[in-house]
Amino acid sequence: MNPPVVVTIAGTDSGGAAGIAADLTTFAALGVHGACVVTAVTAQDTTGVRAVHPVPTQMVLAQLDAVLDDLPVAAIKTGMLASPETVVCLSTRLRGLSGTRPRLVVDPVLVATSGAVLGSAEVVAAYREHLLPIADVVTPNEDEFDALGRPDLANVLVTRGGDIPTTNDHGTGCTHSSALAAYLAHGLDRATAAARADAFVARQLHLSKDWTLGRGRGPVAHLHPLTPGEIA
Ligand SMILES: Nc1ncnc2c1ncn2[C@@H]1O[C@H](COP(=O)(O)OP(=O)(O)OP(=O)(O)O)[C@@H](O)[C@H]1O
Ligand SMILES: Cc1ncc(CO)c(N)n1
Repeated sequence: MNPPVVVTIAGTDSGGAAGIAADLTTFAALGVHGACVVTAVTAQDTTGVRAVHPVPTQMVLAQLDAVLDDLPVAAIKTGMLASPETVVCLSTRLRGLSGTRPRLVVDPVLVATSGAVLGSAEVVAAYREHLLPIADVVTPNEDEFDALGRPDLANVLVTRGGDIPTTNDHGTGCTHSSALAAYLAHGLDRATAAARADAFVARQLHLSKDWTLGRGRGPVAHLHPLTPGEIA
């Protein structure tokens, strides 16, 4: 039987903790096929973001079209979108999809765990006007919720850390929103998918809590796949 297909539209993290690396490994762990649309390349490690190189919007759309024209996409997750043009054009493309629309999880990556600002005021405005209204679930952390102007929308699920004592939490937001998209692609309803995503992130944080990788906030563990019986 085919696995569900989930696409991440996000940036790379050279340190392998957040962004595309977190998304694809989470998809693999949760039994969905992951496709990826790269929006930006970041030079980043556990201590912070050194440089961001956005991918031109036309190239972002070309990647997305290649995936959507060929694969039966069940869910899409967006992460770092890097430019207001990308947010607007992506929203227009997704709004125009015919047939059964993939479930859409929007993780509005605006502030990294290190505190680095990953989205400008123009990006924030584009999210508010174009992308938030078409999302099934939006997963800002507290800082991003503030940056977005604390929108009073039913699809907004504010994420708030948790009680596992660890400094190895770089990539938790990406892992959480990817797990949510994977569970929605498996057919779970939003509340169940959100609860399973919380449990999955907690499991991964337990696995990495004693790691000493890097000089800053270390990576949350990736992979350690769940068995089919554990997934859904
Ligand atoms: N210390 C923790 N213990 C348990 N669960 C946690 C912890 N930290 C994060 N989580 C889980 O991960 C989810 C996302 O966490 P958080 O809101 O801190 O991400 P974030 O700030 O967007 O992360 P990042 O910017 O590193 O990607 C939370 O909703 C929660 O389920
Ligand atoms: C590429 C990328 N996406 C998302 C985050 C948020 O943690 C990050 N630090 N880097």
